Amino acid sequence: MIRAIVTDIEGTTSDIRFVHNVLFPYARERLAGFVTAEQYKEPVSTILNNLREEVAQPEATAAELIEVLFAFMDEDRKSTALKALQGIIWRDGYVNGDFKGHLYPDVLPALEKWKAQGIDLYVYSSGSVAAQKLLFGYSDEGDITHLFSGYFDTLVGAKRDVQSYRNIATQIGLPPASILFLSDIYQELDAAEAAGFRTTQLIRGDDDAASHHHQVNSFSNIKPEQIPS
Ligand SMILES: CSCCC(=O)C(=O)COP(=O)(O)O
Ligand SMILES: [Mg+2]
Repeated sequence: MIRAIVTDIEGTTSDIRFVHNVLFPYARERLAGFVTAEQYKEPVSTILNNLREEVAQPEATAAELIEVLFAFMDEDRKSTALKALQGIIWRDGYVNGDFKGHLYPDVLPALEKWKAQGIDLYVYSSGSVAAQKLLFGYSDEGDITHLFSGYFDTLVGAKRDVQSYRNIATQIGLPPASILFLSDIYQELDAAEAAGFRTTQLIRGDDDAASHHHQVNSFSNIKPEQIPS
């Protein structure tokens, strides 16, 4: 029996184009100015020290780190430091009403239904937990954060790493076989499956022929009560 559902965001609950065409450019335009102005203040000072550690450049200046961050953005590197900075910058965009967190229309009804069935809902994204709460707190459908029992980001590990899912199961406190992971990326689903999770792949565009996971094109086609554990 499925007792918890963990969902990815980009390409799963939300359009990849919202992340890549709205969120990422918003942070990119502001990142250099923000880091320069905030480099000696918390939390940016600690984030920059974490980044120095991540790139093994303990003496790197803020200007050098900004170059690193631009390279990371170019390659969509899921760096914890970059994700933390993006999350802080996005707050202004949400609060000022520059954009709302995109949700596919099938997402909220399904989340509400599953919650009413007694299934606990969680989020796992490379975006920081703060960024996840913003997206769901300022979503197209209003603040839906009350539906979620917890959030996971790269602090539990990378999304293609099996150990990340073991960590999530431990933190949720349920056997992996009772947890369903939803994602659009089959490599993430492979890792979750290797940890013992049940998996379903969201196909919001073209089919994914390389995947062996159960595929659906809408949250309305996911029936957790029909998944045997
Ligand atoms: C919290 S929304 C922004 C998501 C993000 O920054 C990102 O890199 C998407 O990563 P995901 O693991 O959700 O594919
Ligand atoms: Mg995704």
